[in-house]
Amino acid sequence: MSDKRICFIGAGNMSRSIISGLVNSGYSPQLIEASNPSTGKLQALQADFAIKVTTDNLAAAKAADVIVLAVKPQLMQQVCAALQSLDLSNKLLITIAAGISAARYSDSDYLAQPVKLIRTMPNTPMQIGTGMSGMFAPANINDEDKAICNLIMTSGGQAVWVEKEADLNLVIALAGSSPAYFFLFVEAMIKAATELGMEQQTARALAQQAALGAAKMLLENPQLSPQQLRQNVTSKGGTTHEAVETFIQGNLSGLVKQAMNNCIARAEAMAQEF
Ligand SMILES: NC(=O)C1=CN([C@@H]2O[C@H](COP(=O)(O)OP(=O)(O)OC[C@H]3O[C@@H](n4cnc5c(N)ncnc54)[C@H](OP(=O)(O)O)[C@@H]3O)[C@@H](O)[C@H]2O)C=CC1
Ligand SMILES: O=C(O)[C@@H]1CCC=N1
Repeated sequence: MSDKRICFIGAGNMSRSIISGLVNSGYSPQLIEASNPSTGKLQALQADFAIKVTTDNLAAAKAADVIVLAVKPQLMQQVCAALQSLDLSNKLLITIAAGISAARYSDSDYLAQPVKLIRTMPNTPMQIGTGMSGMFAPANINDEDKAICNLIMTSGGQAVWVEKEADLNLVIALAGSSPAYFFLFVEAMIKAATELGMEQQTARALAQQAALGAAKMLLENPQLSPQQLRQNVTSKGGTTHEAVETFIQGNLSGLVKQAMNNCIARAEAMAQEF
C-alpha cells in the first residue's frame, strides 16, 4: 500500500465512492483528506471513514502528494485558479471531471503552471466495489504516478488505461454515464408493471433481480456473446420473442447509438465551454 497523502477537492458523491473504496481496501485514513465548502458531507466522511477533513482547499492541496479534483466541471476553473499560488511540480493531480481536457488544467485561468495530471472517468457503482473507470495519462506521467492512480481508481472496482484522450469520451458514454441508462430501463419496466397492476415494491424486486441475473450471466459467460445469451432466453414462437421484436421494431439499437453519440457530443461541447 502507498504512503502518499491524498486529498480530495470536493467531497461529493464520487469522492465519497472513491474514499470508501480506498479505506475499505486498507489505505490508511490518516493519509486521506477531503476538502469541501459545506461541512455536512465532511462530517459524514469523517464519521464513516475516519479521514481528515477541511474546508480549506489550499491547505489540503498543499499538504498532499496526490490531489484528486472532484468538483463539477462548471466549478473546476475557479477551484483551480484558487490553487495557483501552490508549487505543484512535485504533486500528482488526478481529475475525475467530465469534458475538461488534460491540457486545459495548465492554462493561465486554471492552475497556471505545467502539471502532472491524469484524467480519469469513474462511475457511481464504485460506491459498492463494482465501479468501472477509464484513465488517460499524458506523456509526462511516469510509471509510479500511473501506479498510484491505478491503485486509487481500482480500489472500488476495475479501471482501464486508454491510449488517446478522446477515448475518455467513449468511456463516459459506455461506463461513466451508462449506469443511468440501465436505471432508466428498470424505471420503465417498473412503471409498466405498476400500470398493469403490480405493487411497486414487488415490481422493483423482480426487475432488479432480473437485471442482476443478466449482468452476472454476462460476467460469468465470457465465451458467450450478449446476442447468444439473449437467444438462449428467446424460445421460438414464445413470449421473449414478442418482447424483443418490439424493441427491434422500435429501433432500440439505433436509439442507444444516438444516446451515446449525444453523450460524447456533450463531452466535446463541454471541452469548449470550460
Ligand atoms: N456522478 C457521476 O456519476 C460521475 C461524476 N463524475 C465527475 O465527478 C465530478 C463530481 O461529481 P459528483 O461527485 O457527482 O458531484 P457532487 O455535486 O456530488 O460533488 C461535488 C462536490 O464539490 C463541492 N464543491 C463545490 N464547490 C467547491 C469548492 N469551491 N471547493 C471544493 N469543493 C467544492 C460540492 O460541495 P457542496 O455540495 O457543499 O456545494 C460537492 O460536495 C464532476 O466533475 C463529474 O463530471 C465523473 C464520473 C461519474
Ligand atoms: O453526467 C455527467 O456529466 C457525469 C459524468 C459521467 C456521469 N456523470
